[in-house]
Amino acid sequence: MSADILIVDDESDIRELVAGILEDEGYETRMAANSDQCLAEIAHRRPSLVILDIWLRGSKLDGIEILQAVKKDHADLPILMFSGHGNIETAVQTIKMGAYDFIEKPFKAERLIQLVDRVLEAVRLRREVADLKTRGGEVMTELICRSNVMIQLQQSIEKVAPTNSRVLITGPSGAGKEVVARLIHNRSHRKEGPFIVLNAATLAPDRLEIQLFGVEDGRMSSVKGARRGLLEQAHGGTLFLDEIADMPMETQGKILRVLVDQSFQRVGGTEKIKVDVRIISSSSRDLKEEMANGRLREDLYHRLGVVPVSVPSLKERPEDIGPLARYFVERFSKSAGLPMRKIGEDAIATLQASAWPGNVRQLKNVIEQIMILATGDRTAPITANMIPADAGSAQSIMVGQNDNTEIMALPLREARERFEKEYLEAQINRFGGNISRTASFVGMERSALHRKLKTLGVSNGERKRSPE
Ligand SMILES: Nc1ncnc2c1ncn2[C@@H]1O[C@H](COP(=O)(O)OP(=O)(O)OP(=O)(O)O)[C@@H](O)[C@H]1O
Repeated sequence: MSADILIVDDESDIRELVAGILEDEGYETRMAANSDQCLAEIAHRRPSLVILDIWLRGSKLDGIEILQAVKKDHADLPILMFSGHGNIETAVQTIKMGAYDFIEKPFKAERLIQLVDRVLEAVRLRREVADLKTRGGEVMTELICRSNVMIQLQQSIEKVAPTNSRVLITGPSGAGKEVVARLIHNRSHRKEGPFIVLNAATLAPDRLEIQLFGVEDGRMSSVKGARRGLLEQAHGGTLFLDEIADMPMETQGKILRVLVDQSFQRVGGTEKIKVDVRIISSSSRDLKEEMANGRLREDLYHRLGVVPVSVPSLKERPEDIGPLARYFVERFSKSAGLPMRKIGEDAIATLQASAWPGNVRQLKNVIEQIMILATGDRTAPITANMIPADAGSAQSIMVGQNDNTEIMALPLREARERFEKEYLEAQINRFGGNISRTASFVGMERSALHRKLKTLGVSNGERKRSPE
């Protein structure tokens, strides 16, 4: 998907000329002759870049005022200013006000192209850095794996990535569904565009719709100004809908409408906004069961799951534990500035003997703990005796053993909830009520663990708390 550039100039010749040059370079363009048209175009759909003339005859706002207005709502939207001979100083001022750069009229086509390429490259790099920061410096270019099932999955990713088809990824929590979604995006034609994640399980229904569709100015007392939703932010890229079965039915219906005609309305809005977004979704639930119980719309399931992909639990692919453990040791050493160390075969055999209910995420956390807690020679290989006896085990399975028959009598959803409750209570007790340490061990974000405990009805009062 090519970048979408909004050209704002009162002279139609200039608008046409700039659009022609940029379209020849493969960019998409839109045009506006004055401030009203410019702001309406941006509100309709945020462009990748705005090229804005300083002087605009017959316009309510001039270029500088438009720059100020746009920067208020879209601080990171790149803007290139056009300036005439007489107003270079003003153009320089606009950079201080947030414009990326300016180009003087008359301009050469090469200079325009060079500048536009440079701005868009800078935006892409900025996005990559932000992405890296949120992902702790991790860039996935391929799946770390050795098992046949994952090698086949990797091959499916290669095939499906360039097709633009929707993909529905299922598999247990922590198995790598988001990693698969990112890989599909990174190997698609949209890789220069954004990869945006929405986790339905973590948001209240009303927040979810505002997050997804955005909100019109003044329509919600708690939200000031119009806000772009994630669908708009993902324009030209991929939107990853995590835990789709956890979305309210009403939101599911709205998403279905977006899938049918790729357009939607902001919360409180009437205008139809069109976007070009690839949707990849995921769930760790049994979706057939969710549909049977009326918690997932069947029509949505079929629309989202054009290509179904399943990521198996780590227990089903113990061959991957070795390469994954080596990868995490290496990555942790690098990010912590520690000397590179190896992990012995005996240690890997020990790790392979565990059940890993938290899957790859849990393995990653255990490796980090081993690396942090390791004493003695920090360059020596990690050996089996350095691995905590309960690493990767399903503690709660033991805790719940006495109730096994009772659990077996429950439907899957309740059994899972019961299991999760006992598992988390046991882990919290084990870490003396320390939520941060529990979260780190079980492989969840601290805030997500809090929410989970609330959902499961494990109140703060029930837990013995210790300072975190
Ligand atoms: N094949 C892999 N190679 C390297 N890292 C992996 C792999 N699979 C998973 N991970 C790592 O494990 C962690 C969990 O993966 P991810 O978030 O993709 O799981 P998930 O299935 O989406 O989990 P959830 O359902 O809880 O959201 C991440 O830190 C991810 O980077």
